[in-house]
Amino acid sequence: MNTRSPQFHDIATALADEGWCVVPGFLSAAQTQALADECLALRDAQRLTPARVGALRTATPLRGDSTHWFQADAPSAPQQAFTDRIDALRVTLNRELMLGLVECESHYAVYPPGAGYTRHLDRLRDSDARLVSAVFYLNPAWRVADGGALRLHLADGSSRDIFPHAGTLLLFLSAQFEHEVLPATRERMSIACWMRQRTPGSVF
Ligand SMILES: O=C(O)CCC(=O)C(=O)O
Ligand SMILES: [Fe+2]
Repeated sequence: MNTRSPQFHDIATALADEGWCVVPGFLSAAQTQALADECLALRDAQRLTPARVGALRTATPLRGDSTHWFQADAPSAPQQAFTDRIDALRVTLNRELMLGLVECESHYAVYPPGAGYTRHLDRLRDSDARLVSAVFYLNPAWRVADGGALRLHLADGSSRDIFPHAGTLLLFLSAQFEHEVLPATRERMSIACWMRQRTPGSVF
């Protein structure tokens, strides 16, 4: 893996300048399709769990997705391809932006039609370990009319809508951007990933 690719340099620059960026074609079409196939197979095998929010881990109307965490010690081949590339990006961000990102955690997420995720920040209440949020989209032939944008709220009060096209990666600084998932007319699949920094008391 060449971590000095110009694409990764451009991503680091955009993150430093704007705090967020969109990367089309982060993986090949075949790699993206393999992840989508695996996500659907997990859904069909009922291995997705309704997402929970907060310390009490209660089911919530705030978000309507179901998730499946990647197992770092036993990745499937499609997961390994994603993990290798996101890790290479993490190493580039550490080198170019002096970030102490020590690991990534990722889960598949499936939003049924009509489901969304209300406006939120990705920082967990009890931890500031999550520094960079990355969302990778798995939906072929997505149309704007399908809805389902991630709405990113910027500091000036404006917002940007990013549609969940297969192969697109969205990156943003976890502590700085509130965002929401708007409901879609179709099932919507993604991988949500967080690059984590070492925090006091963490095991890293
Ligand atoms: O799927 C997306 O576009 C974003 C999901 C999200 O915001 C999250 O899981 O925290
Ligand atoms: Fe989020």
